[in-house]
Amino acid sequence: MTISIRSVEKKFGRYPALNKVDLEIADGELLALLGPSGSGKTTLLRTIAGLEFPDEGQVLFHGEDVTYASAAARRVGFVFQQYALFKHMTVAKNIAFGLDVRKGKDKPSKIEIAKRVEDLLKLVELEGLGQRYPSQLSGGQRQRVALSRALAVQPSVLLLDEPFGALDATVRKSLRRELRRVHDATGVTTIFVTHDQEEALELADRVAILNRGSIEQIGTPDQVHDQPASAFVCGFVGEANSFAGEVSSGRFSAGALALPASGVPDGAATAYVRPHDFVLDDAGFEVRVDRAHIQGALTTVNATTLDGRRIEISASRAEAARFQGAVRVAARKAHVYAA
Ligand SMILES: Nc1ncnc2c1ncn2[C@@H]1O[C@H](COP(=O)(O)OP(=O)(O)OP(=O)(O)O)[C@@H](O)[C@H]1O
Repeated sequence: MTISIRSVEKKFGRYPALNKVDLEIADGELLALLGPSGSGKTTLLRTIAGLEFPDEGQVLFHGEDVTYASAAARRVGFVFQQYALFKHMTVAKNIAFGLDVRKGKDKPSKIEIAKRVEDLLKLVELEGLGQRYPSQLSGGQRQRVALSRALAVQPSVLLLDEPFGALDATVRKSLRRELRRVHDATGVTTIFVTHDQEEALELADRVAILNRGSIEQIGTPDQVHDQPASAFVCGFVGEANSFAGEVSSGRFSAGALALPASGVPDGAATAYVRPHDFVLDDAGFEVRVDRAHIQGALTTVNATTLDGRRIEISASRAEAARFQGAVRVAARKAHVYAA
């Protein structure tokens, strides 16, 4: 199912929650809507679902205008952060719910429903747990049931709103991979909301970054991380050291830090340097190493420039051993934006 969002605007009172949003989602794509709290992610997801209707603009499913169609007519599957399972129903009944409530010839036979439930339990690796009640499951297992229930009706599109938000970090990670696997197995167009950049970058084919009701950039995880389209995206996606300084004739400077900044107009500007883009370089500027600590395979080095700016550098363990006392570093890559 392809989805087109065209110039969608939505206000709550006078507050614009969505500002002329345009978005094309390809059939079978897994798209993340990423942004800070209040940026409009949930409103956009609910507009795609048919749970919210725009003031202006259009929503098309496979070229057909569904802007004012109900959620049921759009056949969307929805998974919320809070497990919205029916407590008094078994896992199997929960999963079967959307099929059980169908009427007449649309309703599959009991045998077909049971088969579908079994297949879905297998898909989310919960085989054998169909007769349990939600209270007898862990949080992660409940979200897998919620995912199966959303998939049971063979939705045209699967929408997830912070589906792993209430879970601890380890369970979140494993469920992320699970969602990717389930997506690849079913091929259903999937859109999920998150404010966790690591989650978006790991899981999605493309990431749309929202800020104050507008999409600042949409691209693959590599694109939004390596070629951020704005200062906001650069600061929001991935770690970055920021330096307030000046651009003059295509050169940025902030204290001892000097960088090429072609195309950036003269005047106040901000430069962003990723921690792994600072490297030891005799031609660079001097910093004093304050502290180094291990983070997995990498070491994070905290250092201070001679004019008192604190910077963070990320290096391999072997490289990090050379960060002792006073060293010279240079930025091998930077992003500079007019302030
Ligand atoms: N029903 C509503 N009535 C009034 N204002 C609303 C309503 N729903 C959302 N808003 C406002 O619209 C803006 C966008 O909200 P939205 O929930 O879409 O953001 P979000 O990016 O999903 O945030 P979060 O990550 O905190 O859930 C916010 O300022 C919010 O307060």
